Amino acid sequence: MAVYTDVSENEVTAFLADYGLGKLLSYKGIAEGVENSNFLLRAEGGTYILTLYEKRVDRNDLPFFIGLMEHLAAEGLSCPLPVKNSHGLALGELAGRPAALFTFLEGMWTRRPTAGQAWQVGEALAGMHLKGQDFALQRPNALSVAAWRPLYEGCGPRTAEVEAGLSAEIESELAFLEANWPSNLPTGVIHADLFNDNVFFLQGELSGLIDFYFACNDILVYDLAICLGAWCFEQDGAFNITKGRAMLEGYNSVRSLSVEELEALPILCRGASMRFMLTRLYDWIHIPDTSFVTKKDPKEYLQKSRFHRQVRSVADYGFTSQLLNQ
Ligand SMILES: Nc1ncnc2c1ncn2[C@@H]1O[C@H](COP(=O)(O)OP(=O)(O)O)[C@@H](O)[C@H]1O
Ligand SMILES: N[C@@H](CCOP(=O)(O)O)C(=O)O
Repeated sequence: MAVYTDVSENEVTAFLADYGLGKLLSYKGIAEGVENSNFLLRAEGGTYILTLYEKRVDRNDLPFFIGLMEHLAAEGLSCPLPVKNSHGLALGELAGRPAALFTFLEGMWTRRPTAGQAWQVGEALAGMHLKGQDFALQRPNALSVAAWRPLYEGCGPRTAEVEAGLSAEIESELAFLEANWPSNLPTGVIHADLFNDNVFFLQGELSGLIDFYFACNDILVYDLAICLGAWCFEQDGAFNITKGRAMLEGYNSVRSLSVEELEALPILCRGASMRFMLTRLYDWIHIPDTSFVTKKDPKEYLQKSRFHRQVRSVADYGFTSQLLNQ
């Protein structure tokens, strides 16, 4: 669950007084999410999400995240809009934490997406990339290739507890990724964590994107690689080529993929697998079992990494050459 900080009714009432949204009617902790404390807040003026930023989010990054959501919403992307208080500020303080109020997004996330939903995710991701083009602030990706080795070293000898031989496998893959990571592909603002729990659907139609707290500037198709990993594998670990094709087509329908971007997809997918395997491995080792945070399985991304390592071309992701002629 993700309510790390308890807040009292008095504290929330005092915070809300600055917003001109009338009286507080109710507030309730939201169990989902892992990074921050989130509350569903009802006031006379409407229903909102109250977020308290916890220690894993760097305060210096908050203007980027909040500014990005304001920018994307103004460009027409369906995402939470930060609400400004009577001083014109979206960021305040509550219970000693930076805190902000966001518009409530209708919809639900799906555990078992269809190919049609994978298409919509590709389409929405490309839309976000185009809408992010004019965003003025910059935030380098703190979890890109240069960060992986230190993260791995921080896991230490307990890595072997996850699987025998895992350290050698990671070291060999890291060496490959560090030596071959592309440096000439188009960059821009990426979401960097567009997993199933961060995309809402209403009656099968994508209704919005949430959780921009890993957003940063990086290779645009790296974001697509993250989504192929998060959306196109089945529960048994098999890659679903129909969903892969749908996602690539959905993306390409909004932002045309170049030959260079398509050719780079296999290594970008390997990199995305390494990134999520390592952050999960780090948490697996460092977060105590007694903690109420649900730890995610690093092995899921080890299996995905192994799949991507035997991919020979983008055809294995469902790519067809017609994509280039659209
Ligand atoms: N604007 C929003 N509208 C509706 N629900 C939201 C909104 N923002 C967050 N939530 C709910 O809160 C949960 C956790 O939010 P998320 O941003 O993913 O947290 P974290 O950053 O801690 O992972 C989401 O799964 C969703 O249920
Ligand atoms: N998507 C990451 C973990 C981050 O979780 P979120 O709740 O902030 O989306 C993973 O699956 O490892």
